[in-house]
Amino acid sequence: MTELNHDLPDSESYHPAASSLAGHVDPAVMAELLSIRSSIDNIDATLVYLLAERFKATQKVGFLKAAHRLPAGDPGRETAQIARLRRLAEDAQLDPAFAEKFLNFIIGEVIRHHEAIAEDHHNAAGRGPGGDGGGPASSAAGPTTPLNA
Ligand SMILES: C=C(O[C@@H]1C=C(C(=O)O)C=C[C@H]1O)C(=O)O
Repeated sequence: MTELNHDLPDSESYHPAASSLAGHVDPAVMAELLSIRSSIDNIDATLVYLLAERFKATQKVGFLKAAHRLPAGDPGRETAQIARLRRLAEDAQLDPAFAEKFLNFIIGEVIRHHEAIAEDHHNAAGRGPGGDGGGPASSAAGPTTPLNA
């Protein structure tokens, strides 16, 4: 039998009207605030799903890179992405410096994931039957990466 922890908040115990302002603000102002916050809640939920999809895609890239011993980061790609996002941000009246910081934050996390995937992959390859042992035989097919890291 699984015990539920009723102390932890989850999506079912979310209170959209939770606020430190409750009781301190004119009810009409509070109603308007809550109405705008319901849009913010929808946007935040969308961001979570979008980020989850992005990390699913970058995880696939991580497996591909690990399998072919490619480096985790790709600075050339990142430079192009940042320039593009800065332009998009300007068009959307979003601060381009914020867009760049946000993308760099996400990419930093992705690179950490890729390094962890590569480490797992290479450790697994060095163990058991079929593992390449990481030795010279593994490069018999020739270099597959600029770094062969
Ligand atoms: C996802 C990749 O790996 C890294 C992460 C990137 C990203 O999160 O967009 C972009 C380039 C790489 O530094 C990739 O190479 O495409």
